[in-house]
Amino acid sequence: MSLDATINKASVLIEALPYLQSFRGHTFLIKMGGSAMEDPDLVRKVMRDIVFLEVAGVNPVVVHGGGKAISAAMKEAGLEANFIGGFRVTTPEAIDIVQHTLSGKINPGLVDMLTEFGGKAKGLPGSEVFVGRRIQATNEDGDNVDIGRVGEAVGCQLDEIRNCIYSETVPVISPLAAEEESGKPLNVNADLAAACLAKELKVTKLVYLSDVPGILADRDDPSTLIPSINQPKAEELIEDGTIAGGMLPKIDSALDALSHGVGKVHFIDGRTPHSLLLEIFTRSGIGTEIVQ
Ligand SMILES: Nc1ncnc2c1ncn2[C@@H]1O[C@H](COP(=O)(O)OP(=O)(O)O)[C@@H](O)[C@H]1O
Ligand SMILES: CC(=O)N[C@@H](CCC(=O)OP(=O)(O)O)C(=O)O
Repeated sequence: MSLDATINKASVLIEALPYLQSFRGHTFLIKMGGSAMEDPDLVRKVMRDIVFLEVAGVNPVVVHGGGKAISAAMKEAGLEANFIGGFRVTTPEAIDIVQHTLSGKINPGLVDMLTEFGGKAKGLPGSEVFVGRRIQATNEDGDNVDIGRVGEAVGCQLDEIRNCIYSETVPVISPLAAEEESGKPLNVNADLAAACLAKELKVTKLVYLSDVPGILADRDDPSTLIPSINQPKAEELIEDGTIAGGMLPKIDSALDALSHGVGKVHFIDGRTPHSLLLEIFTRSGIGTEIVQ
C-alpha cells in the first residue's frame, strides 16, 4: 500500500472527530430488532460497534426485540403465533415462552457477545426496568380485543441503568414489564419499550436497527431510501400507506420520543456491517433520520 493510501485511512478518524467530541458522555438508546438478529455473525458485528461506541465515550443502552425467535419457539412448542394490531396474542403458556426466549436466551447471548469484545455488559430483564399496564388491541373491524398478557410500559426504574452507565457497563434490556398491581410479567412491543426508556433517560439519540436500510418510499426497492423525514412528512407517509406493518410502531414511538426531549431518531439496517458507526460518525449517514 502506498504512503498516500495509508495516510488517507486516517481521514475516517478525522471525519469522526467532531462527532466524537460532541457525543462524549451522551447516552444513546439502541433498539436491536429481532429481524436484524437472524445471523449471529452480523449481530456480533453490531455488538462490536457498540463496544466501540462505549470506548469512544458514548453511553450505549440496549433494548432488544426477538419477535421472530419467539414465533419459532412457540411453533416448536406446538403453539400458533397470532398478532392483532401488531401485538402478539400472549396466552399464559405463551408468556412463559416469551420470557424464556427474551430474557433467558437472547439477552444473555447479547451480553456474551459484548463481553467477547472486551466490553462490560449487564443483562437486565425488562420486568426489573419497566412498570407496565395491560392493553387491548384493535382488530381489523375496529373492535378492542383482549390479547392476554400484553402491556405498555408506563414507567421505568432507572437506578440500575444509571449504575451501569456510571460503571461504564452497557445495560442490555429485554422488552417485558412488571404489571403495576400484580408484578406479573407482561409482554411489551420492543419498539415501544425502547422509546419509553429513551424518553425517561432523555437520550441524545434513539437508534432502531432493523432489516431494512431505513424508511423506503417503495418497500421493495432499497434505492428509494428517504434520508431524512420530519413529523408532517411521516404523517403523510402513514396516511398514504407507505409506512406500514412493523414500521408503524417504530415511527409512532420515534415521533413520541422526539416530542418528549429525545434529540434525534435514526432507522438503520442492523444487517449492514458498521451501519451504527457510519450513521453516527459520518456526515452523510446511512439510514433515515427522523427530526421534529
Ligand atoms: N416504508 C417502509 N420502509 C421500510 N420498511 C417498511 C416500510 N413499511 C413497512 N416496513 C416493514 O417494516 C419491517 C420492520 O419491522 P419489524 O419486522 O417489526 O422489525 P423489527 O424486528 O426490527 O422490529 C420491514 O421489514 C418492512 O417490511
Ligand atoms: C406485545 C408484543 O408483540 N411483543 C413482542 C416483543 C418482541 C418484539 O417486539 O420484538 P421485535 O423488535 O423483534 O419485533 C413480541 O412478542 O413479538
